[in-house]
Amino acid sequence: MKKKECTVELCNTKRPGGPWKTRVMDDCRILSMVKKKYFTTSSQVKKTLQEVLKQRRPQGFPPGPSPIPVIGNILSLATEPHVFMKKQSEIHGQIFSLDLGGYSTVVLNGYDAIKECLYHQSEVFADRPSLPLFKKMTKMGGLLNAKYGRGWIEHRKLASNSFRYFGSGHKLFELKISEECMFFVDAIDEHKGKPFNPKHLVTNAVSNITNLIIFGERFTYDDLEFQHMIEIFSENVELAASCWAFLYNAFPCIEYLPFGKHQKLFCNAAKVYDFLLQITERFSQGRVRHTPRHYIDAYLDELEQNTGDLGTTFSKENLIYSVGELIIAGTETTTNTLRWAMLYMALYPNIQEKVHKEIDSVLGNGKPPSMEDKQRMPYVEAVLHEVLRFCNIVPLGIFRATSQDALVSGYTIPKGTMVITNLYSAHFDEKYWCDPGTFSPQRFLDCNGNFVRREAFIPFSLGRRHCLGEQLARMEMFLFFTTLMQRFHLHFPNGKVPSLSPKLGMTLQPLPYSICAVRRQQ
Ligand code: HEM
Repeated sequence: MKKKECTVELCNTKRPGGPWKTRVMDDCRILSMVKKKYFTTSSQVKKTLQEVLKQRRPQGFPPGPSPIPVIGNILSLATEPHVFMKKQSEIHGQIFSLDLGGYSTVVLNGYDAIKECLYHQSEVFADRPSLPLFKKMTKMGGLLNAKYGRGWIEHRKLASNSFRYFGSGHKLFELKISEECMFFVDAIDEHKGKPFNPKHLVTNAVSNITNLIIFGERFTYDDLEFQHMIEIFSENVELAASCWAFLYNAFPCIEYLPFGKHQKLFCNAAKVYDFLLQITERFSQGRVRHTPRHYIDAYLDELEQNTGDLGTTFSKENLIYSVGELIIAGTETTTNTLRWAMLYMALYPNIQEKVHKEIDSVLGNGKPPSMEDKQRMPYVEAVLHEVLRFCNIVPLGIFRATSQDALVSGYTIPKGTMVITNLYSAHFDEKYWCDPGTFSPQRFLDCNGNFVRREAFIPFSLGRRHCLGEQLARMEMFLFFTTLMQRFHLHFPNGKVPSLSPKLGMTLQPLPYSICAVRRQQ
């Protein structure tokens, strides 16, 4: 008998006075249907039933689009998953679910739903999912991927203290960023107004700020080894959101397939790990106990102080994982924001002109910008905020999980469920933004030109696991962008506008583009 594909009938029925709920046919009916129609042997039936049952939504779970047997909704995420999810929320509601190859996943859409979960039930939504990919990459240790518990608390506290102590908590650190800004604009000047792709320069300059905190030193722009590490690490940020990554999570046995993008991901990760191990050892040389020079020293102090404590999560391995996470989280995001900002300045010369006017009026005779000037530059602030809103650097945040059973808007979400926060949907939420599809810095200004905060602006996410580097990122973006715009006029070569479509991954970055940076007369 010829086998046919087996499909599960999932019906959405509207409950009186309540939200959409999913009714799943009971197991016996599925069993007899599968048996009668498709299969002859009982082992085949059992296997299929297991797969079918794996795709069942738990009782009281939010509804969502029907999954394909076995792979669920994975294929729907192949192109612009954040846009797909926003569209699905218009059908199934702000809180809906997807089946990612057997992982029942809840997707939060719109500012209200995200705030309800991440802010009002901060602790409940503070975990990370135990996905095979994360387990393989960092064994759920480090900081960014750490499970919610002692490991996360210890690493987050140490990183926050180090950021304050070696970074944004110091006036001296601001001077170091300004110094890097000068290296950056001087390197741009070398192109003498001719077209160039700013990606590598921006990446090097931005990563150097995190490097100062982690290693106490910057790397020169011609350090090819460091550049290569960042390049393959950044490639992994892209690959981690590919269908291959989702397939690996659903079927970890594909690890043994000799092809597939997940192989590239593993290979890159191994190279990055080796490199970080090597430089971490190099930068820990000459360490004096209790006199930390940077994050690595501070970590090693903690590690030593906790020897003997069997429950401690400080370890040499977690040091490498956390160093890698801080480098990539700090580099990929701020770099992409600045690359989008440059692109939009060249795209909208009228906005660029206003930026130039404000910078000139506040900084007068070419004085380098400082954080004190920020308050007097509402237009620059509005532009950077609009870039973050419109370009959605981390469109789906970093996947969360429930740390305990949750009850939200009448739905029951069991402990350990993967949760995706569609930050893009909050930034394009019509309830909070007028004409969200238009790039308009004006929306962050009142009628007197003063900067106004917008509640639904959440590029750094919300709650307990919100971005650790927000303050540092804001400082970097302001100083790099203002220094750059103070010195240059940006335009596209021959006025040819590049594609505005993003390159997809965990972060959204512009496709490679060329730009001319012409020195301004001041
Ligand atoms: C424009 C720049 C940035 C954006 C848009 C951004 C955005 C985000 C987002 C959306 C998250 C996920 C939070 C969640 O789980 O809901 C996150 C987490 C994180 N970010 Fe950032 N980020 C930026 C810059 C930085 C910088 C400069 C650093 C540090 C050098 C950093 C370090 C981290 C870390 C360590 C986490 C994980 C926090 C945790 O799990 O407790 N980020 N960021």
